[in-house]
Order: sequence, then C-alpha cells, then structure tokens
Amino acid sequence: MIGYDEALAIIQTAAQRLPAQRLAPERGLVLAADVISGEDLPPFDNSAMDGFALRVGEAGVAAGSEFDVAGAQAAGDAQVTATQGAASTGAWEIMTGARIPDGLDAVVPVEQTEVLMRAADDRPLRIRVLTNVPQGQHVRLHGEDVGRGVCVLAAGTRLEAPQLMLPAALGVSEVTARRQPRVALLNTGRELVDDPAQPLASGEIRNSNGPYLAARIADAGATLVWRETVGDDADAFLAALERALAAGADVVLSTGAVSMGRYDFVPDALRRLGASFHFHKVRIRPGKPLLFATLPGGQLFFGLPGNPVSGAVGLRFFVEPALRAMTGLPPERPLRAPLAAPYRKRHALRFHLKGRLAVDAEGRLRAQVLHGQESFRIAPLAQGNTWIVIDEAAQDLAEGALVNVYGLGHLLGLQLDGCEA
Ligand SMILES: Nc1nc2c(c(=O)[nH]1)N[C@H]1C(S)=C(S)[C@@H](COP(=O)(O)OP(=O)(O)OC[C@H]3O[C@@H](n4cnc5c(N)ncnc54)[C@H](O)[C@@H]3O)O[C@H]1N2
Ligand code: MOO
Repeated sequence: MIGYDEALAIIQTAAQRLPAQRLAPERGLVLAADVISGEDLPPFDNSAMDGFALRVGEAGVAAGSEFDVAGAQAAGDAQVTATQGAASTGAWEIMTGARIPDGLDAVVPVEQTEVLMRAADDRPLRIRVLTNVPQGQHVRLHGEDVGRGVCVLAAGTRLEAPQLMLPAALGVSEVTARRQPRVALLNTGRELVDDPAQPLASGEIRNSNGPYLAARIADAGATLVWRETVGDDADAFLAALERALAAGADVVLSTGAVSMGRYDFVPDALRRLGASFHFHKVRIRPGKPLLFATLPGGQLFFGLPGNPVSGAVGLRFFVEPALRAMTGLPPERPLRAPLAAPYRKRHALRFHLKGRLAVDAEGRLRAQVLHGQESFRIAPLAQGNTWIVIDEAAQDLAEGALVNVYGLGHLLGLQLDGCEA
C-alpha cells in the first residue's frame, strides 16, 4: 500500500493537461498564457466629476477666479479641442467619464463653483470657482489603471468574476485557456435508491453520495457530463461506463464496490476493459480502498469507496488535485491552524477529519475535530467548514498543535462565516 504523497505524485503525472485553446473569456477557464493588454485603460483622459474642465497650468488657479464657459462635454462625446481663446480663459462644462477637451488639465466639481450667468436654456455661460484648483485635479489619465502591453492576468489564473472585468474592459475577445474538465459519476450499489419519495424496502438505503458529489464536482471547477446509478453487476457497470465516456468524460468517478467484498466488482471490471492501474489502496483514513487507473482511451478513472465520507475525501484529496493538474493550476498548499483540543491518533495512516474552524473569544482561529469521524457518519459534514489533515507519522497532538487545514473544496478557500467562539 502506498502513502498519500506517493499517490499524489502519481496522480499529478498521470493527469495530463487539457489542450490549450483560443476561447472567449468565461468563468471557469484557466489561462494557459498571459493576457497582455492591447489598449490603455482608461482609453482617454476623462473627468472623475461632474463640473467644469479648466486649463490651470502648473500653478493652478486660485479660488475666486472667473471663467467663460466655452462648451459642454458628456460621456460618449468624441474628442474636442478647446479653442485657443477658450483654452486660456474658458471652462468646459463636463460630466463624469467625459473626455477632457484637449488643452484642459483640471476639473472643478460643480458644487465648488458658482454660476454667474446662464443662457435662456439654462446652460451656464460664466462661472466662478470657489476653491483653489490644482493641475490634474479630478482628471483620470489614459492608461493610469492599465497601460498597453502590460500583463493583466497571468497564465495559471482561473477566470472568476473579478478576472472577467479586465478582459471586458480591454476588449479581449479571446484568451488562451484550458476548459473545465468533464467528469462522469457512476454510483454503484443495488441497495441504492435515488427517488427521495420512494419508501425504502428492506436493506435499501438512499443514494446520498450522488447529490453530494455532483455538487462538489461543480464546486471543483468541473462539468458533470453524466451521472448514473448502477447495481452490483460488472456488465451493467461497463455499459454505464461506456455511456459516461460517450458523454465526453475526461474523468470518470465511481463510488462503491472497490473494497474486499464478493460484490466489489469495480477492479475486475476495469481489468476486463484493459485499464492500467496506478494504485489501489492508500494509507489514509477514511477512503483507504481508493483505486486510480487510466482507461484505454486515456481518460482517468477514480474508484471512490462507497462510504460517504470516504468518497468525499477521495474527491477532495485525489480527484481535485487531478483537476488542478489537468487545467494547469498549481498544487495546493494547506494553511496551518492550532487544534482546539488534544487529538490522539492511533493508526499510522494519514487522517482526513471533518473539522470546524472557529474563532475563540480573543479572535484566534481554532481547528476543532468534530465528533463522529467514522466514514458512514455524514451528520458532521453539515457542521464542518474544513478538512483537518493529520500526517501519517503524527500520534498524540496537544491542544494548540498546528495541523494542516484545507477548505471544503480546492476552489472554495477557507470559509469562516457564521463561526462561533
Ligand atoms: N474486509 C474488509 N472490508 C472492508 C474493508 C477492508 O479493508 N476489508 N475496507 C472498508 C473500508 S475502509 C471502506 S471505505 C469500505 C469501502 O467499500 P466499497 O468501496 O466496496 O463500498 P461498498 O461496499 O459498496 O459500500 C460501502 C458502504 O457505503 C454505502 N454506500 C455505497 N454507496 C453509497 C451511496 N451512493 N450513498 C450512500 N451510501 C453508499 C454502502 O451501502 C455501504 O454501507 O469497505 C470497508 N470494508
Ligand atoms: O476508509 Mo473506509 O474509508 O471508510 O472506512
């Protein structure tokens, strides 16, 4: 049986990067090349205020100075040049975001002016400024936010809403990126019932892994292209696998039938198919019987154990690193947090514990191991906001000992909202 680090290295080698493509920027893509700005942002000098644009020169102008109003400029108006006469003495009425007329170099907000004369249509004709106006005041210079030729998003960045604003502002219609991996999910077990309204017959249980893993696959930045529940039958399983691959899956996940029981057919079915096995069983808890293989078509296959928490751990710590490698995201690094209470670990396995990161009365983070760590107990999952990971070699840990903590998903980060002392 191999340890987790070895398993992770195997996954990172086997998970080939998806091809880089030219694609319209959209949420979920991971950049495979830097995005270089081809435009200035802002694209032209413009006003940060509704008011009057002036030519004030290096010295600025003093409160009390008066100006004739030579014109008006609103957002969307094309470039204008303040006339020579107006440039020296005139003001231009200007709106927020409007191009600064060429030759002018400061803006005074309307509320810091007094209108001395108006036209019949209410246009201001002459103003007095009520404050000193330094050169450059309230002028947003072209390229001040982003200059042309600058790298605005680096290769390896995942596009989320904050990373979509820049391409939109800069007229970037295509980026070089990797799409989201496509994942299929096959839940095995003749005991499984999918319809929540169906009463359970003797020996049946409800399929809880299916909805959980489907939601987590989406959180993990992958697209679920196929989901099916199959009985404990290798032929039915292989037929479902064929449908999953026909749906375009890059990665197939199964749950259950991967351990030592007489109906644990997944390894044999994969052998029949000609899959190449990378490993089966890892020194972890829960989730030890996890199986990882490459299918004849090059797709990755993860056989997750059926116990619900084992499947959750398999997705979080085995499948998610593969998704990262496929899209070109760098490997994750855990954060460290102190244990809220002593923890005794009696087995030489790497433990993945349902945990809660909470803040104590002094505002310090504390990692609390939740009650009910067995792999069939899902109630604590609903209270958890973190995975606490304890190395294989660790044994007795004192209160305050630093442990590795991971967010519930590799893209979710640590979420502390709602925590109590
Ligand atoms: N003799 C041994 N028995 C077991 C070993 C072992 O080493 N030797 N390992 C145990 C460990 S650890 C795990 S984990 C489980 C894994 O078993 P399988 O992957 O073969 O899973 P199943 O037997 O099919 O199911 C296990 C358990 O989970 C329930 N289950 C399955 N699918 C779902 C689902 N979609 N939703 C909710 N619950 C599900 C299933 O009914 C079983 O109770 O093996 C141990 N045994
Ligand atoms: O490791 Mo199995 O993962 O639950 O009990």
